[in-house]
Amino acid sequence: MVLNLEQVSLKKEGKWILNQINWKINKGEHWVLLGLNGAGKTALLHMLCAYYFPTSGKVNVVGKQFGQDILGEKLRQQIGIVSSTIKGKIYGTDSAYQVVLSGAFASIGLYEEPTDEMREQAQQILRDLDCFHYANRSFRSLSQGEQQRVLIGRALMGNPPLLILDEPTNGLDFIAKEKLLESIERIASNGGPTIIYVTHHVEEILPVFNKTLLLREGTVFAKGDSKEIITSTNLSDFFGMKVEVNWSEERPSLKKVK
Ligand SMILES: Nc1ncnc2c1ncn2[C@@H]1O[C@H](COP(=O)(O)OP(=O)(O)OP(=O)(O)O)[C@@H](O)[C@H]1O
Repeated sequence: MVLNLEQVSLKKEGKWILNQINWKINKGEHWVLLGLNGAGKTALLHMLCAYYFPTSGKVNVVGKQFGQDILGEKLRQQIGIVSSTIKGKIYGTDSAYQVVLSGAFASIGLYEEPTDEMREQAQQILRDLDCFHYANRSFRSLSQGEQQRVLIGRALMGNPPLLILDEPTNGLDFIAKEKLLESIERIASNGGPTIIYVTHHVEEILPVFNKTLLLREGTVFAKGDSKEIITSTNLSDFFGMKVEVNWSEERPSLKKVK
């Protein structure tokens, strides 16, 4: 099991942000975590990375039970994460190659001498993600789409069993977005890590994301097979607005109806 949350609740400043969350992720599954602004997605991710501890309930991530096994740094080395918070911390003067390499230490910047093996892996990842031709350019000189690829590369160093992509297509134009989604699909279908893909865009649910969890106001509204969850009836209830879902070529699209 990659993840197991049992009756997990989280209270912050007197307010329940997450409520009685049950969520199991098995190896080989790829999940979309879908929720509107303020649903609790970020809080949930913070918890998976052991930045937050549950007020009640049990959290087990990549075989580590919170409160029992070693936590924090050690756990985070086993989770690849791409988020705007991490992006904001990267040193803009570091090259794409250095940023990817730093993932081996789960650090921002390189403070330790990478092994030859790490260097080889970083180069291979850069090739796989079509980033090799800008490997020596500074991170800050890259386009948004290129930066996201480099961050995914960084997250893949060390072969983590779990990869969390938190709204990775933010700020990307249509083409850059679709190309990034193609790469993500490749990572997911080539026996890569289990992926949790966080978004508020239904259109980004790729065929490889066979499972979806709908999070609303800190609670699980629905979860299960994406095809069964992403329906007009379910999403109309979920959004509190009448919408129509159309599945075409294994991908859903959404529109508001009267
Ligand atoms: N440390 C905190 N203290 C108090 N309230 C918090 C804290 N962190 C989050 N919240 C509140 O919990 C709710 C969920 O926030 P969260 O950032 O997890 O939502 P989200 O689903 O990630 O939203 P978005 O899509 O806008 O990023 C919000 O109402 C937020 O204001």
